[in-house]
Amino acid sequence: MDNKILVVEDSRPFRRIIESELRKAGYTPVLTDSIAEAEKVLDESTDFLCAILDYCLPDGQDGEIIDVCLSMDIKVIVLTALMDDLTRERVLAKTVIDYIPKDSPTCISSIIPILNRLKRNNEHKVLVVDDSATARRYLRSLLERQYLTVIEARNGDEALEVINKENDITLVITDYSMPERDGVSLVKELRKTFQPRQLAVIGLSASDEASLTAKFLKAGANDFLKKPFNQEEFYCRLHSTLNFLDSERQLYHLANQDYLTKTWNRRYFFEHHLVKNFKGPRCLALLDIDYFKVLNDTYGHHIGDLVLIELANTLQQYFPDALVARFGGEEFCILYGNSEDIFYRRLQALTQDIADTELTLFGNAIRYTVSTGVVNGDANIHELIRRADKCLYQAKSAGRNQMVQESN
Ligand SMILES: Nc1nc2c(ncn2[C@@H]2O[C@H](COP(=O)(O)OP(=O)(O)OP(=O)(O)O)[C@@H](O)[C@H]2O)c(=O)[nH]1
Repeated sequence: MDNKILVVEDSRPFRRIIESELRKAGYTPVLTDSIAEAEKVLDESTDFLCAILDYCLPDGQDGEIIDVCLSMDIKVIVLTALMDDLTRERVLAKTVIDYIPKDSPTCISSIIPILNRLKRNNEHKVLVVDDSATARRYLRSLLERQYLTVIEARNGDEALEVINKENDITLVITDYSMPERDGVSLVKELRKTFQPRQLAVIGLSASDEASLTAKFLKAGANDFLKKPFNQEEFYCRLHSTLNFLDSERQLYHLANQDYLTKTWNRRYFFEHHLVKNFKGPRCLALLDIDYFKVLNDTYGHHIGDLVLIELANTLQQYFPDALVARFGGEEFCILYGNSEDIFYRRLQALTQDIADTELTLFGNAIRYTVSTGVVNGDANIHELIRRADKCLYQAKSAGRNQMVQESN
């Protein structure tokens, strides 16, 4: 369903343009030219991300196809050459996602960002905060139409409770005036914990207070809408807020994650609170693949890359509660804030597990081993790394496939 788009359009040239634009963007169009044809397709399957529908078709000239698709719970974008206000309002009242004026062949390209947004919306969970059940219901219906998951809270205090319980909310849409904790105070409280890349906020209010927009924005909201709002404006602001959130997250990951293994990189490591603000002893290990150059030379770099990914996944499994970073090449650093004994035992088991495992990569049976230097102490991080590196060197010199722990 992720990529399938139903297209109902009787103009052959327009159908061709839609087909070409959708395919270019990675979607799979299913093309039909009438309600009758569309119904045949829908008899077989209703598994579509969305339907793009011409408003006026030979066997239904007044948007009848819209009701056919909506009755089957399919999300709808309408293409229409009729741009009068009455038609526009009638189309929007039918709970469609959007309508696109058919004023030029290029109008089709404006559909692609809407589809891309729909596809990514299942990664987002929205908390709607309003003391009015009717307002919450209306917002829920607008948001669910866009494949967003919605939960509700009746006031600012309840919203904070919900956010603390559910740790995957990415957007809060909050009213201003509520009996327990108003919207602005809620945003201020949220911004103490959540950075803009973690959580976006849109404020709403029916109040005529002129300074309310500024109050919300200064408190840290991404946007503000005056109630009652029109559906199109709401969706435009919702999309731009979610696009901003996605871009921020993407940037964050590009800056802090290793592109190949998806573990954290050096930059992230040195900014982490376990590195910067931690008081007391910490355990640190530097782990390096043995004879990795030979592995690359024998099987090729693509296999070497897969071994690095495999190792990174294994490290995450053994140390879900530690900070694991790829320091470069085939070297990883693990920083652990708890018991030295547990850390050491897990590293021993990991070393053994890697040596005992045969990987099958592109038909090749691959074995590899790792060497590790381990230290513990409350010295600064650079000192710990220097000492761990010395232990790692000893592990390599002593024959590899082993760990050397610094003697106290
Ligand atoms: N496939 C792949 N290879 C990498 C990557 N980064 C570094 N390497 C290779 O890792 C190898 C490291 O080689 P060396 O530093 O000689 O170390 P080694 O062969 O593992 O030998 P010892 O560490 O002494 O056991 C080099 O061949 C690099 O090209 C990467 O992202 N992918």
